[in-house]
Amino acid sequence: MLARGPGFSNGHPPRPRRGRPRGLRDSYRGLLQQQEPPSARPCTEFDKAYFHAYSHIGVHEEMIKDHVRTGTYKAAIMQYQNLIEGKVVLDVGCGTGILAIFCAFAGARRVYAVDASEIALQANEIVKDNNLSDKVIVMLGRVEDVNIEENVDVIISEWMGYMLLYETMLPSIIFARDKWLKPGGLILPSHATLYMAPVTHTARYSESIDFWRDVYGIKMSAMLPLAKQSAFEEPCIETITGENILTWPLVQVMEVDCYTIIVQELESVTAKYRFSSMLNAPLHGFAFWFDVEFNGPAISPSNNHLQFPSGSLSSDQHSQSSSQSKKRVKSDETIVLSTAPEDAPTHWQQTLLYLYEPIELKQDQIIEGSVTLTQSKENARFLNIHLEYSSGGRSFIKESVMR
Ligand SMILES: C[S@@+](CC[C@H](N)C(=O)[O-])C[C@H]1O[C@@H](n2cnc3c(N)ncnc32)[C@H](O)[C@@H]1O
Repeated sequence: MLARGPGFSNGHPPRPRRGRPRGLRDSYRGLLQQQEPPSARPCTEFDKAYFHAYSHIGVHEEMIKDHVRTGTYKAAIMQYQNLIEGKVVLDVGCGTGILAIFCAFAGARRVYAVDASEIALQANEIVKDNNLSDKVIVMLGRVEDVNIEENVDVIISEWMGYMLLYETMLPSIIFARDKWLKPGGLILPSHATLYMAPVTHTARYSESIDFWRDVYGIKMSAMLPLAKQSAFEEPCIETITGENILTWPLVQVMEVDCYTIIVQELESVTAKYRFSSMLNAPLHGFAFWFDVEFNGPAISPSNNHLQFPSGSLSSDQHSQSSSQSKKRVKSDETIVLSTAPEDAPTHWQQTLLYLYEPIELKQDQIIEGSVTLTQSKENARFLNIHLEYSSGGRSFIKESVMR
């Protein structure tokens, strides 16, 4: 079970459909024309608790020991060594400093390693112990609040939470991009996709629910409502396999282009889905997972010039960049960090939303509905999940909060 730190009720720190709604793009144009500096959300008591959770060793140990995660970042840094060597890098949320140090090893001239958690104190010691103090500058503070004296060529960050958006760290990367990234700069990772699939998982359901039907020969079905609530009210972080998936292809709930995304796009994300079951099997819930890609800034095919990240574009350039990012084709060289059930396991595992009552599906039966993810008003680090699903003429809604 993943524990990225204490301080939250489940013991973990709180870790648009394709294309951008027209209204948002228009309002962003307005922002670009005004050339206003990005504004930061105030630091709340919840944020302080969140940063405090990251001062504990356990969460960093778990992340660093996740070789899929850490090894993929290291490989991506080496792949882009030509864009890092001699350049200035900003590591947003440096933790122990591991990614900042990889960048220094790759030849960065200077790395600003920023973290609002007191883990930055250890990062500073680690930098000294590795004789990198002349290159890596550790800063204790929110990236929204620290003062970096120069613009940067590269932003690197490990910001992904469960279900991609949990923890709400991506707005801090957007802030840093708009404030400090030079035109044509590199963002690692550059793209992310959140996926969704219907799952069948009889063993898991039985373990939590059917157990109560016969306990040492005693009928305890009266416990069932409590058992369902306790087991399935909140999203579960678990590992499933490809065999649990009821249908392929998957639905892409959301695609993120870190070069162009704006904060407003993250406030509420809705995706509609329509699956056809491949099997006769009970539908127990839905699984979510993500992957991130490490792509360089897009090359414009017309003039072979680097395209600028959104924070530094004129409105025309920006719309050109957005449409091209939609046509992005994954090359064989693209490094991908995947948290999919069929890939090597990571500490993110998969996020499962179980239904209180399974639905018996026949092969080819349609399951359709929508999922909406919104930042919680109670605590911006939490994620509200509104799930609608219909099958066989019956419709349901499930509301849950990832705390
Ligand atoms: C998932 S950890 C990654 C740590 C490290 N980069 C690594 O890969 O091992 C995210 C870190 O970002 C920090 N963080 C989150 N939001 C931040 C912000 N706005 N400003 C500074 N640090 C932040 C957290 O305190 C935490 O240490």
